[in-house]
This record gives sequence, C-alpha cells and structure tokens, in this order.
Amino acid sequence: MKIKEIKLYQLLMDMRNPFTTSFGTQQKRFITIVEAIDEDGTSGFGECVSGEDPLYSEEFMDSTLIALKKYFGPLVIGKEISHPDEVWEIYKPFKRNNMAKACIEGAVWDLYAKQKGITLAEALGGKKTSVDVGVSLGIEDTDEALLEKIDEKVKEGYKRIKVKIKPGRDVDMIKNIREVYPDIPLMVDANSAYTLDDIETLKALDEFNLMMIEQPLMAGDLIDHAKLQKEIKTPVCLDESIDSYEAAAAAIEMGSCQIINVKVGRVGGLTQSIKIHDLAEKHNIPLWCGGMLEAGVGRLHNVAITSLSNFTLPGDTASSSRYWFEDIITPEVVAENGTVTISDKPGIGAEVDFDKMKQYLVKTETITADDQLDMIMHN
Ligand SMILES: O=C(O)CCC(=O)c1ccccc1C(=O)O
Ligand SMILES: [Mg+2]
Repeated sequence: MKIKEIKLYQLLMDMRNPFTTSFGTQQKRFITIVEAIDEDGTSGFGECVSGEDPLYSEEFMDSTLIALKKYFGPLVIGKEISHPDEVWEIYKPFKRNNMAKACIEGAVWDLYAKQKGITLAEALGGKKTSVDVGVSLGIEDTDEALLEKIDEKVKEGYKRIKVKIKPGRDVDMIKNIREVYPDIPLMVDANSAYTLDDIETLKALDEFNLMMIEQPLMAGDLIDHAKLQKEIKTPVCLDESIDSYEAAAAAIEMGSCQIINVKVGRVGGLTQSIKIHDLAEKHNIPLWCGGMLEAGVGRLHNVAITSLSNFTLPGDTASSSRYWFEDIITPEVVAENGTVTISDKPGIGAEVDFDKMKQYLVKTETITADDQLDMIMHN
C-alpha cells in the first residue's frame, strides 16, 4: 500500500455520564479520528486516545494533533508499506508520542486488513469470534450512588466490575460494596493515586477478594510496585506504568505485577501490543484490554486486539451507549450479557458514519504529499 492522504477529524463529544477518577471529573471528550487513504481509494481508520490534558500520561489532544501533522502523518505518506509492522520502524527515531504514533499505525492496520479482505482481528492473529468485557465505573459522590450503578451493570451482564478509588474513597467504599455483592468479580483502579506510605490502606484492600488492584502507585515506579506485590496477595495490575514493550519486560522480570492492562495507544500501537502479548503469554501473565473512553473506532480496535489468546480477563470495552448518546460508527459496539461479537466484515468491521460524526466535528485537517517533514535536523 501507499498512503496518499491522511485526514484528521477532531471531535468534541458530550458524555452520557460524568466520569470521575483520581485525576478529576470529565463530561466531554475530545477525540481525533484518523483516516488513512490509499492510492486505490481504500480508507483505514484509527483513533487517537490521548487525554484532553496531560494527567493520565504526558500526551494530550493538542500535542498529539501537532505530532500527527508535523511528523507522523508526513512520515508515512507516499511510502511503500507492505506490512503495518513497518510503521513502527519508520517512527523509531522519534521518541515516545506513543498515542500519536498508534492512531496512524491503527489506521494502516485497518487498511491492510481491508485490502486483504480479512477482519482486523484475523490480521492481528486473533482467533476468538467474541470477547468478554467488563465495565469501569467512576467515583461517585456517595457509596449509595455507586451501588446503584453497580446494580445496573451487574444486571446488564458485564463480566466484571471495576471501580475507581482514590485516597479517602477506598477501603470503606469497597467494604460497603462487598457487603452487598460478596461474590461479583470486582477490581479497583487507583490511577497512581497512592505511594508506599499508604501501604496500610493497600494492605486493607487485600481483604476483599479483589481480582486485582490496578496501577496503585506512580507510573515509572516499577521497583515500588514490586515491593508492594510482595506484601499483598491481590494481583497488582499495571496500566500507566506499561508504556512500552521494554517497560512490560522490566515489570515482568522484576515482579512488579501479575497482570497487565494493555492499551494500544499507550504502548505505541497494535504491533507493540502483539509483542507485549506474546511476551506476557510466555511468562503466564494474563492480559486485558483497557479503555480510554473511546468512540467507536478505538472501541473496535480494542475488540480486535482482545481476540488474541492471552487476553483472558474481561476488558473495559463496554457498549458504545454506556459513553455516548450516539456513537460515530454503524453498527455501534454492543455488549450483550458482557460479550461483544466480532463482526466478520473486513477491517474494524463497522462503517464510520460521517453524518453522525458531523454533529461532533470541531475541525478537519488534511495531510498530503505536499506536507513535507519539517525538521531542523537533517541526515
Ligand atoms: O471505560 C473506559 O474506556 C475505561 C475507563 C478508564 O478506566 C480510564 C479512562 C480514561 C483514562 C484512564 C482510564 C484507566 O483505565 O485508567
Ligand atoms: Mg487504569
């Protein structure tokens, strides 16, 4: 394939429910959709998952938009690409900016699958035809309000419930949940809100038969996570800390976690996700696919990567309707009884609906062969 043009659609979508984590509360989501158009007219789609502000990681929507326009778009336009793995190689000299890299790479993967007439899941080497999913619930003002949400999601059949915690909204809250639901598959996500000084709190959480504690400490603190994992029996799951294949390898070797949450954008794309998948499988580290409040395109990429064999735990890819009044794809992602069926249509398996997208569109940018790489450094 040879990409002729890349279109970036920046969207602003209202969320159906406010979502609160230890970072704060959000009610709107900025999203960038990438369309990579091949010489033969086929389009592949990707979605940039960076946050609006650099709270989850260093990337944010304005930074990724610049990175896409200035580097990662021009770097692939007009190049003969025979396999999507080559995109990571092309981007290699350019450090980090993983979410920006991943969304174009994802569009190239979709394009590749469409040209081969196979599903994205098949192109990635996935064998499953459906995937199990759970749901991630934000912090609520009261435990009663959270219990109501849990009740709703348990009834909808989600395969596990994840609740966000932060200092002051942790042990008592989990105790109250466990009193009502002693047996549901339950886990917590701290988004790095604790340090080892909070070890007593984290040890107290060890008593509630949680599936895992996700990212209790700061990203980068692989050593402290290893120390923590030695002190508790609940598996530590890493999210923010696993920002590359190398970080995954280090975390596994040091015993910093027993479970990894793979987010395609965070690790730099689908090729890197597969590499982490294969390594984790070899080391008996189960995986699940995390979410970044994605619109439909990102949601379908998550479903596709979850089709790989070592994604054995339910992920965060809940139904489109949990997040959006109307998603931008047809059909939307639907979890029925906690299971999403993978479409057998080529690529991501649904149409990007430009009419639906119009209502959210803030701006469109087009990158063409005229947009040469503009750098101070020269080879
Ligand atoms: O439902 C989702 O998309 C996942 C929600 C979620 O937990 C999350 C949302 C935004 C940023 C980080 C996280 C996280 O997994 O830590
Ligand atoms: Mg997380």
